[in-house]
Amino acid sequence: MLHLASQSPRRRELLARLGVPFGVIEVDVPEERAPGEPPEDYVRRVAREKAGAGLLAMVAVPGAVVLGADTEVVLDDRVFGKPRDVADAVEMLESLSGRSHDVISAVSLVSAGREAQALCRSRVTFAELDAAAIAAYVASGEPMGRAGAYAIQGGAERFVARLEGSYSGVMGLPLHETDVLLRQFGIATGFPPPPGTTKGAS
Ligand SMILES: Cc1cn([C@H]2C[C@H](O)[C@@H](COP(=O)(O)OP(=O)(O)OP(=O)(O)O)O2)c(=O)[nH]c1=O
Repeated sequence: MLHLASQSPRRRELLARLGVPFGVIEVDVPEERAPGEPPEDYVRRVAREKAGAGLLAMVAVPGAVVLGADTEVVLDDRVFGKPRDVADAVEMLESLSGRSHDVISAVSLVSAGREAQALCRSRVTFAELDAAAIAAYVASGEPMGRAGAYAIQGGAERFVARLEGSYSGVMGLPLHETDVLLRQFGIATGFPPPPGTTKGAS
């Protein structure tokens, strides 16, 4: 049985789109970048740690497979995780305004004796944002709890002038890469029926 080690409602929603049954484990892994740690190494490490913490919680469950993921926004050599407060969110959005940044997401799948990981890097270009747009967006509350202080799937979609890469990867769980990983572990994915329809209905 697959378990998602995540507190993120986005990851729950994204994984459900792969049409695979899963349980959810809430893990709390500290997200602190070590001095000089390259952004990609950091994202990979945190995803692995989340999956590992989930597997530890599932130690009594035979055959458990645990998925952990991490997403960070990288601008030059700065790594933007979730903003600490409103001022931090404003500062992140000011930095991202009118520029291109990378969004790195790592997905780790672990079971007893087996571990695999996929990495997804996307390039996002923001339009120029004026102070009023930033203030209004931050006041909406959406930036909090989100890497880089924005949600591509929410109010920030109007800020995105260009995206090269994976929309689901930017949102927090790259679905193509996750699908491939799950299949490697023998977990069959599918297509959930659209809401309001019954399975098998034409
Ligand atoms: C860039 C971006 C990030 N995000 C979110 C996805 C993640 O929830 C969050 C990045 O923080 P993460 O530390 O990757 O995840 P999390 O702490 O929310 O959840 P958990 O560790 O329990 O799995 O930012 C969006 O929702 N939309 C976006 O466009």
